Amino acid sequence: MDKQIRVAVAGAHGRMGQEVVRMLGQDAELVYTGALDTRGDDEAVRRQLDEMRPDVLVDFTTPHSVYRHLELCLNHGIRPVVGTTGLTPEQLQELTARYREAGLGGIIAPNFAIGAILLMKFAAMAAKYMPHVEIIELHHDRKLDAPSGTALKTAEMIAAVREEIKQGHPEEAESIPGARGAEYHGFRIHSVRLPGLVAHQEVLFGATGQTLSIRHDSINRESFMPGVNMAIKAVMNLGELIYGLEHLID
Ligand SMILES: NC(=O)C1=CN([C@@H]2O[C@H](COP(=O)(O)OP(=O)(O)OC[C@H]3O[C@@H](n4cnc5c(N)ncnc54)[C@H](OP(=O)(O)O)[C@@H]3O)[C@@H](O)[C@H]2O)C=CC1
Ligand SMILES: O=C(O)C1=N[C@H](C(=O)O)C[C@H](O)C1
Repeated sequence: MDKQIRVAVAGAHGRMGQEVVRMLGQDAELVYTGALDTRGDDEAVRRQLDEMRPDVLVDFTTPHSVYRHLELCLNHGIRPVVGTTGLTPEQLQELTARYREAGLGGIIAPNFAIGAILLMKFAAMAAKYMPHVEIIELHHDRKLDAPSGTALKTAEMIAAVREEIKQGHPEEAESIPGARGAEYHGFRIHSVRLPGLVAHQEVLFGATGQTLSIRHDSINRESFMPGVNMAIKAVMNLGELIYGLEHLID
């Protein structure tokens, strides 16, 4: 076997982190070096990294800590595999430039489930022909960010190919603010939060006399693990930071 890949996990005790640690234990090519917690001072963080010497940091934490973790990776030459959502487009752009300059590989993917990647691609295909579209994303009620990272990425991919029109009646009015959801480049994104849900998304298209619905459901968090595993191995051979698992699949 080639050299094993040493992997630290930030957020190792969270819902996703626990699943990642389990997955690492099942792959002989990967070594779990331990949990990284950056809530201490800089010296405590440096000590953890010195002990673990990770090649890769998998991050499933919070929108508040992920930017710092990506800077930490850059400063220590560690390749990030980030699932945490909530980075702004400006942060993504800035980090991408800095990683490119450093020649360091990494991936930020708002969704690691292959079915969700396919949903995004199918939605972008359909939006070219059916520009009237709404996105409904549905998640568990412990989720911090809205809309979901997946919905935002889907919206970006749709907006890149869709004729920019403002949907709905030109005189429509909300009697309760927010009733029509969030507006993104003329179309709407709706976020549902309920206990019992995991991660789900439906993209609805409408045209004269017809509708098209494309839906993906993650019914458990194991659904994300083949994508995380693939990303850990792929970043070892990348020289830049990429945004979206689709770039590894094509
Ligand atoms: N890309 C993808 O495919 C997926 C992405 N996600 C995203 O992943 C993120 C995590 O989701 P989920 O696992 O459900 O969330 P959880 O709240 O279950 O887990 C987050 C974990 O991060 C820990 N944490 C917070 N701050 C730090 C820090 N500075 N250093 C180390 N650990 C920290 C928390 O610790 P404590 O509990 O002690 O506060 C917690 O254990 C979210 O942004 C979510 O949107 C989720 C699923 C799939
Ligand atoms: O918080 C979650 O659970 C999820 N977050 C990601 C997102 O914001 O899109 C991915 C998946 O939907 C689960």
